[in-house]
Amino acid sequence: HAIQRRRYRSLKHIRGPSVPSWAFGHEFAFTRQQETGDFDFACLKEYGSTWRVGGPFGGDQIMTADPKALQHILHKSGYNYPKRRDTTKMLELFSGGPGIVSVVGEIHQRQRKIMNPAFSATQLRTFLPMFEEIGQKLCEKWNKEVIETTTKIVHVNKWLARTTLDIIGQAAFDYDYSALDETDNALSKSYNTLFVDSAMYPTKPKLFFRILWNYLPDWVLDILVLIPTRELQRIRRTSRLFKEVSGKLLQEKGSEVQEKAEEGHKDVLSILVKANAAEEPRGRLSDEEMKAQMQTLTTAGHETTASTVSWMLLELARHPEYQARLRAEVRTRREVMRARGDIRFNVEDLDSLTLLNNAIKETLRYHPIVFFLNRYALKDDVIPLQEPIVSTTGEVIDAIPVKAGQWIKLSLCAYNRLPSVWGADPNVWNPDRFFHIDPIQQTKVGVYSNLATFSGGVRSCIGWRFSLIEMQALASELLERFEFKLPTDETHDIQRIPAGGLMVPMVRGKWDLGPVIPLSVAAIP
Ligand code: HEM
Repeated sequence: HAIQRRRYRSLKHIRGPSVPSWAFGHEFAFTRQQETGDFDFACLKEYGSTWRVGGPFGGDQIMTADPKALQHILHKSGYNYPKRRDTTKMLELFSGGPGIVSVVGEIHQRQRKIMNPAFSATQLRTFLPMFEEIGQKLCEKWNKEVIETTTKIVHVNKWLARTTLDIIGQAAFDYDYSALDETDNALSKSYNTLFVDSAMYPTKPKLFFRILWNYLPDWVLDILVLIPTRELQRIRRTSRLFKEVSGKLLQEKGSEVQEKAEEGHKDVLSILVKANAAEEPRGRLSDEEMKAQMQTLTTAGHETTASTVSWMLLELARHPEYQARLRAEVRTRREVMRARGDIRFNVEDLDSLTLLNNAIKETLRYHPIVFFLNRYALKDDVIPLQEPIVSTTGEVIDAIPVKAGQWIKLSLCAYNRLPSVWGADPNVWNPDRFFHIDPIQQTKVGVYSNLATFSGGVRSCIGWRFSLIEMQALASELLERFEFKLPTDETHDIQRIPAGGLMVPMVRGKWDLGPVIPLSVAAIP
């Protein structure tokens, strides 16, 4: 490796698509993908699982989907491959302050340590009855308000986002956002179009403004983000709305939460409030940090899950035979549960639903909501490759030396389509593949079923287990009570639109509808 490091000062020997612009490199082209992953999948096919793309101002970036490279960057290197500066700043704006998703290094380590207990398997178990209850409420709403009165076409993602907003409110703060009860819920509506309004297909000047953030000192950046561009104002509006709601919440819950915190409750709000009052600096959260965590969890923790369940319902509408098998599986288990004398599924019941869990895994694999991550190397390093690539001069490369500051794009969506990991048909949605895959045999990349979807390592999704139980509870409930079909008109054609780092569903040619997945929904008698 030492020899290679000396030999390869630049990355020019790594193959990749020709660079369209000196100023932008591939940054602009990347945001312009018709569908998320188009860019990545084409490169994967052409160059193998690691390739070179252009960075701003004539720089080079590495883009990789290689299992060993991802493992090295996400797991083995700790904090040595941080998020890019424009990413952390943007995340800070979305969190309304220094929340866990945006802070770096030791501050992150402290915040994560404080919040971890709220996401333990034991703690999450206690939420299941509430997940099921809110899921049932959604079913009642569909039965009454949608199915009986209007057309049978339901924008499932919007309903699910209101459901998951109520769930995160209850689970994290014991608070009712009332999103399911109010069709017009302001917070839910604001979140629904937030990413599209602020990040979808940016113009060149807007993207340039964002890229500049990486090169400016902190104090300049802090002033720059006060410029009232339409995007930044849009983000601030949601932030303000959230602060109104959370202010009300803290006021209403005040003394009750203090008591629960002192009694050692492990729900998120008790944990946050307790840390806020802590004497010891290593276990303390400032007021600003505490509020930012509330907004972070609400932002990171509802639309992601709602979207994933919606994509799954879409795939099940595309695959009616699988939907029928899955429904039968849930019903059989329901009988076992009733025979036991229970009225609700427990965590073991949900884990035993193999077809359902395979469908969830396959949807996470095929439609990762966070489809890539922008990182950079903090130090000189050598990134190992599991799948060697061939250089421009025909040499086989199995490690890439990088210098401090090197930009790297981690293609989560391309990793999720590697034939070497997922089998010969990675571009097909086929949950049955999980009958043949053994994650134990693979290079460890992701926290769940070795998928890259929740990322991995110190910055992996803190809410993955929460999300999984929530998806299991909601999907089992919905599939037992409703049948999902594709709409017969053109609204069945869903485009996977990139909006910043997130994938958003839109009907092709009907973007005015906003982010939607319309499905024909029929109640099963
Ligand atoms: C299907 C649903 C979800 C997906 C696909 C998802 C995906 C991700 C990914 C890829 C990251 C890493 C982001 C980065 O490196 O910039 C992340 C981080 C995070 N997620 Fe999730 N997430 C989901 C659900 C949730 C839920 C339900 C919660 C909360 C209850 C949550 C809370 C967080 C937080 C707080 C972080 C930041 C963690 C840290 O930096 O330490 N997520 N998520």
